[in-house]
Amino acid sequence: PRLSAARYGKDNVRVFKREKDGDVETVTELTVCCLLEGKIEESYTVADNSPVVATDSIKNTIFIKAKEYPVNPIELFASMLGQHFLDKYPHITVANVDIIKHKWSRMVVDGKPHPHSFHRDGDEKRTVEARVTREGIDIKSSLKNLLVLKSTGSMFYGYVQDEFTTLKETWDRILSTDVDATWAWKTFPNVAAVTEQAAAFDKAFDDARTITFKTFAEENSPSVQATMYKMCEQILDAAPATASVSYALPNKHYFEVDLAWHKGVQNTGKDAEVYAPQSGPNGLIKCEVTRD
Ligand SMILES: O=c1[nH]c(=O)c2nn[nH]c2[nH]1
Repeated sequence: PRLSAARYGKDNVRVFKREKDGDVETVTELTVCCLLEGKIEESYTVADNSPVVATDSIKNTIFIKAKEYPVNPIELFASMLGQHFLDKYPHITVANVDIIKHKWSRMVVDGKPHPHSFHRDGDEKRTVEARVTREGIDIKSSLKNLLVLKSTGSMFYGYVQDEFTTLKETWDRILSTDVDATWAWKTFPNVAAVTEQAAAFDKAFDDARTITFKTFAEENSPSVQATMYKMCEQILDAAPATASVSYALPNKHYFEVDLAWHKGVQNTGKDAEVYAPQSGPNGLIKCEVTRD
């Protein structure tokens, strides 16, 4: 047998950075995973640890670089952090840096943004996966865990009808999903190129979130498939430095409940008001749209 793939490092490194601009403070909370690749096979195959940068040292480095470097946008921090390992250790050829940014929104007190108080208004995450190599930097940015629901404006009809089909066609259903949207950037030649694009990362995240909300809300959706494709097209247009956009949307079903058994109560179709939210099974619809 031979070692066909290897990467190692530290996962779940929780880092918090507090930055002061006069009286106004900003906070950033991250969870970082940093995995290294390179000439490390001897540490696996012949128990030679000489090529191993200890995962504890990787963790230490993450804290030092969070102090030295800007932590926002996370795409730039991930790139600079990854590049450090390539610059410092000639035998390391790839740094995979994945970062989750947790949401701290500035509190509004008496109608005014508070200088140093924040609240966690939702589970949605902004994430980045950066693969820093000696040939270039590939970055994927994501918006994840954004739970949305619309109480109408969603349809599903015209699908295969055969001996396996029981689903009733509908022109008016509840649609709920947990948005997982990812946009892959065109390869950056180096950190300097990422730095040049720094403003594009926040803009892309804000645009992706706005496009997702607006399309989800306004389109009378013929299916999850059709709606997510429209989102992808618009994000590609909004972020020219991206190469592709992907969505993965669970269809979190809310089933109508037939209550006619009780005194003929009408609660289906146009009379539906009480629904049964389903934990599972759920649809899962995925797509990738690439700039041609
Ligand atoms: O939007 C939908 N897409 C599908 O493919 C599907 N299948 N069942 N319900 C569905 N809803």
